[in-house]
Amino acid sequence: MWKLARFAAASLARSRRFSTAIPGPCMVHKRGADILHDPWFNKDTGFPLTERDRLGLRGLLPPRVISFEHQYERFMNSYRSLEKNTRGQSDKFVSLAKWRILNRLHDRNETLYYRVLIDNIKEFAPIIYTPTVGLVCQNYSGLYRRPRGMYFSAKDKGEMMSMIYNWPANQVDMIVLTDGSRILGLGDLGVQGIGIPIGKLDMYVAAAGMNPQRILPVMLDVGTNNQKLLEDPLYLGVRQPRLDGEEYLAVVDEFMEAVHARWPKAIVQFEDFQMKWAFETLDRYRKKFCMFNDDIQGTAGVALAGLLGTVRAQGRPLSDFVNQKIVVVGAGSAGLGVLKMAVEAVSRMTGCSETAAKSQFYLIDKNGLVTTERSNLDPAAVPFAKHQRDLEGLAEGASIIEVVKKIKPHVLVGLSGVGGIFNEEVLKAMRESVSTKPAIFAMSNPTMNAECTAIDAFNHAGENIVFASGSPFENVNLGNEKIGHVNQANNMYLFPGIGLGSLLSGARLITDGMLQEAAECLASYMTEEDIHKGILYPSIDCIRNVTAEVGAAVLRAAVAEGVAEGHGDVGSKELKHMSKEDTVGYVRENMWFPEYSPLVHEK
Ligand SMILES: NC(=O)C1=CN([C@@H]2O[C@H](COP(=O)(O)OP(=O)(O)OC[C@H]3O[C@@H](n4cnc5c(N)ncnc54)[C@H](O)[C@@H]3O)[C@@H](O)[C@H]2O)C=CC1
Ligand SMILES: CC(=O)C(=O)O
Ligand SMILES: [Mg+2]
Repeated sequence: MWKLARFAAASLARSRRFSTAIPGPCMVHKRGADILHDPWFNKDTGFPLTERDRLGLRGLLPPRVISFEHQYERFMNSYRSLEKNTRGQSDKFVSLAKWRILNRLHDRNETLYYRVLIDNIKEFAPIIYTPTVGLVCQNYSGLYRRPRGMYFSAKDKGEMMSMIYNWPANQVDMIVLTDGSRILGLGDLGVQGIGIPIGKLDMYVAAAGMNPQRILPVMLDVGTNNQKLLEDPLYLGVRQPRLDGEEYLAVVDEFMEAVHARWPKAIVQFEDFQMKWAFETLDRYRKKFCMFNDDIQGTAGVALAGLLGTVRAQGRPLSDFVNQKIVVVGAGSAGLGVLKMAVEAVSRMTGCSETAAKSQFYLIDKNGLVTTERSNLDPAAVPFAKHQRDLEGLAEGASIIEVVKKIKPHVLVGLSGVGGIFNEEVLKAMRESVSTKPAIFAMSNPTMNAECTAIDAFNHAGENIVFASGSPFENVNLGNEKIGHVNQANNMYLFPGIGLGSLLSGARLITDGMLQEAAECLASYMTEEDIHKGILYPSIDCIRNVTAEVGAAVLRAAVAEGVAEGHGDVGSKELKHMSKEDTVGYVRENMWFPEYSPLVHEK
């Protein structure tokens, strides 16, 4: 039975940076040097002498025992020295050097790695996640030293059911899966895309307290259409063009069946699949497995929370969302996911049909404004194509600048993957917006693919805008002690809570209702005071709190929708009887926190 008192005590201990409470023991099936080479159990010089005796480590380490606090300090000192020593070098060089030092710690001592990550999440997220993770993926074959996660390739057809048992952990809760076909805005990076599931799962541990022993990054290597990679002698993936059609689906089907056979309750997050497979696989598996597509569904929730925030920032009631004119640039998995969720929200608010709710939205892709005149339109974009009668004089294929000048939108959202397309002319045109506080969301990643920079947005579109980007930018100094706030509109605010809430509810499936509750929870997180300053999302420093709230909202929605089957000792009936506060407490209590546990050897 879940106990509030236990949670309160645990959270109090955690609020102190280094708790004195002794964590429960951890069973280990290894001895001696094998433990030192296993980053999960390794404590480096931190093994107490009694443990060194018990585990056959005596003599394998320098004699002095160093405390966790000192190990932590030592790492941070090395990190600060690296910062000092690389001053003046190119951004790329510095970012990769920082990633390397963190990655080496990750490979050596996971407890210390996750502790420094959690404590310094604002500083380290841009290294283990966007933007540096993009650079890492681009250079992955050269950077590769040790394997992490699992690789299933086109050549493993028929073998996956047995391969899945090669993974050493008995239990897996969370899998992030990619086929490397659309890595951030960087295109097809083949097997090198594995950096994304690794980075996303690091965020799961840091933000959601997922147990790192129970996570699994997976690469489905079905080939690549990136000619440069195919010709690169260092390239580590299968050197063949991507599988397509039924052949492709057969590989994904086999993988999903294998996962389900070994870990029936594992949640699978699909990440950075090219659009056609993103939609197809979501449709194919969402009624059968506990899975979601982060780029379609996670992004949509974060964007919707931001869009609702911009209504509040204008000093208008939320119900005014139904009158906001919104232009979305990018008709891919992310842009269409955002439109779908936003249209559903308008339809819910007004009680009108989704067809009527679409009138305020405009969709632009690489061929310009998307209208019903377009031939060969992707089926997923068809519902958002503008009818002739609603075009207000705009033509099929109208450019971004033509649309912005004509529509004068409240919000301009970029999910195109094209750096700089919100150019000076487009940003200046946003000054004519019908909104008192126009919003510009340059959501594409990594930084060089953002539709505009924060500085350009404030310089050209005016100081009263609300600005958000997918990768972090510094706040902008507007002079006269005024600050242009930069928000990070990134699905990292939701996917950890979606995963954790689904896990702790024991959800069979991830429903639209669960995703909607996640978005609404994030939308209501900010105070009016912050929102009026243009701050739409919480600081990443409090990401664990955000995730606890979002996770609880997802859990409660899973219960309400009848898909919660319970988790561990907590059955669905107990979940049902938890109050809102109890649910948040239950979620918090189940967040893993890195500290050294006494190791007990078991044969
Ligand atoms: N901030 C966040 O949380 C997230 C950001 N993204 C970013 O969104 C971007 C797009 O992702 P997906 O939709 O999955 O990609 P996608 O490849 O499925 O779609 C890209 C879309 O942009 C359009 N496009 C390309 N060039 C254009 C141009 N010059 N003008 C207008 N439209 C153009 C394409 O026609 C296509 O519709 C990526 O950079 C990705 O990193 C994706 C998910 C989450
Ligand atoms: C953030 C993310 O999921 C993307 O850029 O694809
Ligand atoms: Mg993604």
